[in-house]
Amino acid sequence: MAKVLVSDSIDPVGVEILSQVAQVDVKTGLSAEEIIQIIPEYDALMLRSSTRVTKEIVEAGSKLQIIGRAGVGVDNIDVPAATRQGIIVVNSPEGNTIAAAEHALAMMLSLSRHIPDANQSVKANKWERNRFIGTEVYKKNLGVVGLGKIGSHVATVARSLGMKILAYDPFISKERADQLGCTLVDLELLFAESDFITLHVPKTPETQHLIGRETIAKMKPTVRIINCSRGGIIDELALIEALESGRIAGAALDVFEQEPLGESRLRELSNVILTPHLGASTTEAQVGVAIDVAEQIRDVLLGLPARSAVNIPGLTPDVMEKLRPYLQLAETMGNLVSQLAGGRCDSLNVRLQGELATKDSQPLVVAAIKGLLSQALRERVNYVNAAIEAKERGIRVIETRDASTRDYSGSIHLEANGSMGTHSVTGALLSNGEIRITDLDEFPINVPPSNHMLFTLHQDMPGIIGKIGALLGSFNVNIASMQVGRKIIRGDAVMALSLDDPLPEGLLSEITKVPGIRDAYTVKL
Ligand SMILES: NC(=O)C1=CN([C@@H]2O[C@H](COP(=O)(O)OP(=O)(O)OC[C@H]3O[C@@H](n4cnc5c(N)ncnc54)[C@H](O)[C@@H]3O)[C@@H](O)[C@H]2O)C=CC1
Ligand SMILES: O=C(O)C(=O)COP(=O)(O)O
Repeated sequence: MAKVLVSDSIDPVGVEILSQVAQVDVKTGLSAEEIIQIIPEYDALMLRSSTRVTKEIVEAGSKLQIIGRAGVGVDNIDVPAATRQGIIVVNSPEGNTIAAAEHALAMMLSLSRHIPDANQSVKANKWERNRFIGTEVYKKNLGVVGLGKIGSHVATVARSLGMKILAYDPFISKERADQLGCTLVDLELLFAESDFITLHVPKTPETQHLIGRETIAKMKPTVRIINCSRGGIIDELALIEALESGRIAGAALDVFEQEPLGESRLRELSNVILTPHLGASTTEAQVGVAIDVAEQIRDVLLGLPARSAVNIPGLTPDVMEKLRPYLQLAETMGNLVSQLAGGRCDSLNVRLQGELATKDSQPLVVAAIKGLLSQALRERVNYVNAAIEAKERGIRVIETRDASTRDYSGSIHLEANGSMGTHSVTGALLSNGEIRITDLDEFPINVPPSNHMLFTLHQDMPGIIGKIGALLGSFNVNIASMQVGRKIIRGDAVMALSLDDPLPEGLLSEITKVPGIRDAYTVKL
């Protein structure tokens, strides 16, 4: 039975789902060293933001198939390391959107009305009505940095509070912003005009210290900044200085450069509200993300695709349904052409034809690469790491798409260049889903791939097929099917044989000695 390690606290419904297919161990609060010690026995790892999945953990996870992040941000996971290891990383892109957006809005209103301090004051038996004069948000400018899922919901609710929304997101269209009732602006304007600024971007090299000394200098002195996205997007030291000097009016932070927050002057500031990374901490969100991610882990352990993988292309179920039979075809052909070309290839041309000539069919290219590398890497290559492995091995992959068709509604053409020259194959599916190789080195054939195959390039002349048949027979090799393809009578021809048995040692060189045989190749699929 598969084993899943759950290293952060998740809703029990997640454990229930995982238990359908695996032994589930919930062990929270482990150190990196402790995880490295136990991870080799696990097939899957499920976590939230407290566990840091380092390169060392990924590399120690020799059995890991999938890492599931019960939330949005995967910045605590070394995704490139996981990709290289062929480990799928999944998250729950929408499970906690509302929770995080509502937390940001709660922070904004708490800041503007001093709710936390006022609450403490009353609990301390005081009645300080003059100390807590607030500001209204009505008719104020809210700068939303990152108009994705959370930023959009914040903007929508804030508009209903009567706020004007200035949004900055270089990847969002004006139409989308208009739809949300937001004005798309550049960062300069957002900083200069906003009364409140709320951050909803992922942590990337571009967003690191997006708010720092220089940018704070451009803001109004009355501005209040809310960060419920990621620590590090604000330069904490610069923020502390601005708050201490009164350069800005206030800040509300849910996320920090170091979590848990250690020694920090932030704790001493009266114009700051701090929460311990609570954005996703609602009952609803925790049930949502636990179900979303546990189901994906369960599916992957059952050999099914994941719906929200961050390191392999996401496919809608109907596209997947259409591509599924072709994935096997592309992979088999990649394996075949790599053996014909001599294993070590330096380029692979993939031409997707007919109904496959769409951008949705990108996974077929990955499948062809996977097949191409399978001789060298065996089970170490998969859909996650195939493209990266090819790049690292210096294999140039060229994709083309050609919507025209001849005999089949969709077909795949691969051409590989390796130590044995350039070879090509074309393949298609019959209406019953069976795979056919329809073309070899531009010679028309029609053979189903089989475990053991023999291909020859020979002169089209009487008797040659009989000689090969007799030779195979004398070595007790049974022929399952045989096809000859030629372009002109008595010119060059190819022979493709599916064999029931592997070719015994020495037989290939005997075959190449038959008069008229120019070349012969064996292939094991
Ligand atoms: N505090 C908490 O507990 C939670 C925090 N989060 C964090 O909130 C953030 C936003 O999450 P979602 O809205 O779900 O993500 P999303 O992917 O839907 O939205 C992010 C938006 O940021 C934009 N963006 C990317 N780079 C940018 C840049 N350099 N400048 C401006 N915009 C940029 C993208 O175009 C996208 O529209 C993430 O960092 C996530 O990790 C999410 C859930 C809970
Ligand atoms: O989903 C996210 O990105 C979050 O930051 C939520 O973090 P958490 O799962 O509450 O540790």
